[in-house]
Amino acid sequence: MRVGFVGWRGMVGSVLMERMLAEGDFNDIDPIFFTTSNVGGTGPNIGKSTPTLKDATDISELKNMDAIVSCQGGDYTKSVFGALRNIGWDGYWIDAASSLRMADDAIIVLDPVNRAVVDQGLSQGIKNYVGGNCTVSLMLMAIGGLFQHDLVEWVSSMTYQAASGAGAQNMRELITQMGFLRDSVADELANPASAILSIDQKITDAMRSGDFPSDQFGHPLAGSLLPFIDTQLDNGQSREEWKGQSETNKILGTSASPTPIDGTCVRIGAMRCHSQALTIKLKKEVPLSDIEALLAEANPWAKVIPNDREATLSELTPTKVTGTLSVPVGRLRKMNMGPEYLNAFTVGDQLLWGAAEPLRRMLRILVER
Ligand SMILES: NC(=O)C1=CN([C@@H]2O[C@H](COP(=O)(O)OP(=O)(O)OC[C@H]3O[C@@H](n4cnc5c(N)ncnc54)[C@H](OP(=O)(O)O)[C@@H]3O)[C@@H](O)[C@H]2O)C=CC1
Ligand SMILES: N[C@@H](CC(=O)OP(=O)(O)O)C(=O)O
Repeated sequence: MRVGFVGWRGMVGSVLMERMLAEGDFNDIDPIFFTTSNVGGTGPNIGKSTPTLKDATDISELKNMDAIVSCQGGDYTKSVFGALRNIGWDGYWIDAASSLRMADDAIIVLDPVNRAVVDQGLSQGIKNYVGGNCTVSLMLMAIGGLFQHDLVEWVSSMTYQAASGAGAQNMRELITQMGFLRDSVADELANPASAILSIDQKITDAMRSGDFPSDQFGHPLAGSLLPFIDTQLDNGQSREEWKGQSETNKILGTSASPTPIDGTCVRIGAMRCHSQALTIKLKKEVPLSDIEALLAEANPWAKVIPNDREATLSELTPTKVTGTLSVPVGRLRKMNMGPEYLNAFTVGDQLLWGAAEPLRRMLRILVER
């Protein structure tokens, strides 16, 4: 199988390469690497020789692929995908970008949750497979067991999203902002007798000053938070919030009678793990021990964390989860509103299950067919 990779050196693409190497995926395919900036250059080190980099905009090269995996972004997809299909290219298109997600001829892939939907798409001859929004995929990896058992009436998801979701430059800017803040009170921090309120005032002045490094986010994130992610829609939601219901139901194959999902999406100063506080209205009363069991059984990566202070603070944080495929879900308890209202909190690496891993697994599914 000739597989073309576009966007392999970006942040999502690099995580995909790491995971494919770790799983030995390159052994079973004939990989061809493309570029938008370095035609004729050398591809990534994958332990076997590959041709020099090909032009990612050259349709005559792309059309020779049996499958193309793109982590290059939505603009690239928009510029190339239609042109390729228009000349009759019939290969599989696997994409990290959101542009094709809601198209009728595209499946959103998250096989531990929707393998049946993926298999149905394959048997119907669908050729376009797109990774879901990171927040949506991570929420479904965590509480897929509740949907699987048809227990969910609605979900409200309040998110705490990492800088990585906004891109590599934003991650760098977050750290630069943190450093700027620290440097602005270095003398006071060195002096244990300095007054905390004067430190606080200096920090506030630094965040509000025109010098504060905020070209990427447009606003201070370090020491603050940003309660709007992506563009504004007419109904008052952000596009990120809109994706919660629309993508979840498409992934589950329930778009015809969708489960309501809504909440507020917030950017916080974490590096690459998204967290979510979930309020879940169950269709019926279910004992907490049963809920814990079906969440843990739903897939090998969902990990139930006991609702205990120490366990929560050591296991259910971005610091613990970052760089791993584990999707812990904890703070599980019935809420004051009634026994059908379930509280939950989950954390997941948004570059792994949130972006690269569903694509890697989709390619595997194709290879193993
Ligand atoms: N970031 C995220 O959390 C998520 C992103 N996505 C999707 O994936 C797309 C890609 O995202 P992301 O990986 O963050 O984007 P990046 O900006 O990291 O990479 C995109 C491309 O930029 C080019 N590039 C230019 N300069 C550099 C550099 N210094 N280092 C690496 N690459 C560089 C590369 O193309 P070339 O080699 O051709 O020059 C690369 O493939 C997004 O647009 C989005 O559609 C999906 C889910 C989550
Ligand atoms: N919007 C997400 C990241 C992302 O790339 O989402 P999508 O794949 O739906 O465009 C975030 O900021 O955290």
